[in-house]
Amino acid sequence: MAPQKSPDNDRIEAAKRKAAYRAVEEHFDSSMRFVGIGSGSTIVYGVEAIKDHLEKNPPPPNHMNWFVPTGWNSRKVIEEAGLLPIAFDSLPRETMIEVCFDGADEVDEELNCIKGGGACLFQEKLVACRSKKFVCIADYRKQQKRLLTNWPSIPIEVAPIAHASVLRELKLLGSPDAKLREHSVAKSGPIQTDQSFYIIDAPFKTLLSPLDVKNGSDGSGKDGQWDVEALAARIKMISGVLEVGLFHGMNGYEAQAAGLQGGQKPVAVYFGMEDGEISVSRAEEIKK
Ligand SMILES: O=C[C@H](O)[C@H](O)[C@H](O)COP(=O)(O)O
Repeated sequence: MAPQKSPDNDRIEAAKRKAAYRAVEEHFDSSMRFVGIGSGSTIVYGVEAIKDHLEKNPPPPNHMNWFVPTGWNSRKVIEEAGLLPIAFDSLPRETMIEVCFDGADEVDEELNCIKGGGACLFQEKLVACRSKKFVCIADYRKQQKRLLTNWPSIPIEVAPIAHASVLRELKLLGSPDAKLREHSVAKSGPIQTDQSFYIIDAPFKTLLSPLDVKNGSDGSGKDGQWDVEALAARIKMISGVLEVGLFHGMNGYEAQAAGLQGGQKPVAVYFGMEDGEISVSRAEEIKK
């Protein structure tokens, strides 16, 4: 018997697709040269929407649109859509990516994100930080007031040799149940990232936001209560950690206003909602 589709699943996929088309309509145009493409199931609709846009609005003569992948999976999606990939390390040195589109596992009210549920986070952060703006596409399950509300843990990319010591340090930071992510078939061992690193999933108490801290809450990790920024910085300090799946700090607008390049946080998140509507959370644009 053919596999049955659940109505819930259909609703989620429809929500992702609708959000992707709106995000692309508002942030992509055919004259762009370099566009970043994230990883996961949602970005597939982003690439579909870009392709559709390019078919309806062809680029100027002799103009090439290049798409920067964030890993093997993302490159495959770009190629299968007939778009042109360019490796991150082949970008001209002074060039910024005009926009990057990517998904997220959870997004809080201040647009901090958890990413890495699909084992991609390092290259996604590289691309986000080289982009003038990161535009996030998600469905209603990802929209939460605080991180670690619905999504259970923070993905952390680690050097294989260091995984046991990272697990020990995470325990000291308040995550006794952090686990190395393994394939569902146990004999296949740990999942490896595009960098041939491992992923640790570390559960913590629901995180405080930077605004909570500004308003006086203590997110320093005492009693295991962390805020996004303090925890991300602390985990990044552990030897053997390549990157943390917390996207926080500045967004592209803020980074450029400060004379820097891109930022980790999205400038806008497009959530496809259960009722078919789209909810958009936007960061304030900073006028020069
Ligand atoms: O590791 C994967 C990436 O960070 C994805 O962007 C994230 O997990 C969201 O994936 P999906 O669109 O499949 O929910």
